[in-house]
Amino acid sequence: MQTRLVPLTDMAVLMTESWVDQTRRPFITAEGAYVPVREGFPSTHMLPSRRRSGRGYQKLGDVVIFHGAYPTLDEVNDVKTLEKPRGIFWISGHEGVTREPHILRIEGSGGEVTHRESGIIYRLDIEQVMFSQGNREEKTRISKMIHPGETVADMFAGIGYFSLGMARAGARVHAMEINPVSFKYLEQNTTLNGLTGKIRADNGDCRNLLSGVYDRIHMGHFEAVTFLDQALRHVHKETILHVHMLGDRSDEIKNILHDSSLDANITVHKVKKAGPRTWHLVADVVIE
Ligand SMILES: C[S@@+](CC[C@H](N)C(=O)[O-])C[C@H]1O[C@@H](n2cnc3c(N)ncnc32)[C@H](O)[C@@H]1O
Repeated sequence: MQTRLVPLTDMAVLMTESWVDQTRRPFITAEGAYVPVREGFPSTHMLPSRRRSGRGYQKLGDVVIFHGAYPTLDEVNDVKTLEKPRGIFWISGHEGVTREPHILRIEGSGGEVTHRESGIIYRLDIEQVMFSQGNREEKTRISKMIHPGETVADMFAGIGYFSLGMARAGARVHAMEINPVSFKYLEQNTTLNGLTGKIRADNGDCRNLLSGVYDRIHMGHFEAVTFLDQALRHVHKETILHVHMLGDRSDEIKNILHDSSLDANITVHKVKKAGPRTWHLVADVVIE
């Protein structure tokens, strides 16, 4: 992989540069960050591409997490050689309204990690809150849509997965999160990324916290459709809603818009595979 070695302090600014290959992860070391370079742009260092034994895994800070089937001993040893992690875990799924991880420690230690992605710092306790590994491109897509100064409601903010990127892109974000543990990290991450003036964080049920009218409403929850009628009370003409869903529920969205006497233009985008024959999708709903 061709990279450029840059000081860690430059990361936040760099990640929007055209030469950065957003589809690959920077390799962080004490001497700096090896940032992946897109084809056709000059680089300073070549790094060996990660050898994968065919088994994917998630790296959060200095901890490795396996999803799906429990890993074999070879897969654990492979990851130990490659990543030298502080801890190795297995997540078999996420549960309930707050999507808490079903997590098992394979070896080493877990707890709080500091994870860097696209120039944003995320603090979280990997044993208590989720971190969706496949939303990276969707976060970039949404952040690139932001008009500086626009008002955004992030109804299921978590630890700031989308709120931080939207605020860094210039939005004024009202972030709502029901889980007090995720909310603690949402507040911490807002401060860590220097975004306290841009994010207002509220702990509670988003249906009770939505207030006024927003230019954009982000609904990052697989059951977002069931909250849509409440969100539609806080829109104006041209408000954009991003309604996440498992599989295409556009017909339900159209019915709810009709019941709210609203018209909208709907386009559906793929976010990531969420299982065999199941896609995590997002509907961009632009109020007309
Ligand atoms: C699946 S996570 C998604 C987080 C983030 N939007 C993303 O896409 O990565 C959903 C988050 O919504 C929170 N949540 C669930 N119901 C909620 C509600 N009624 N009001 C506010 N937050 C809620 C959960 O605690 C969890 O942190």
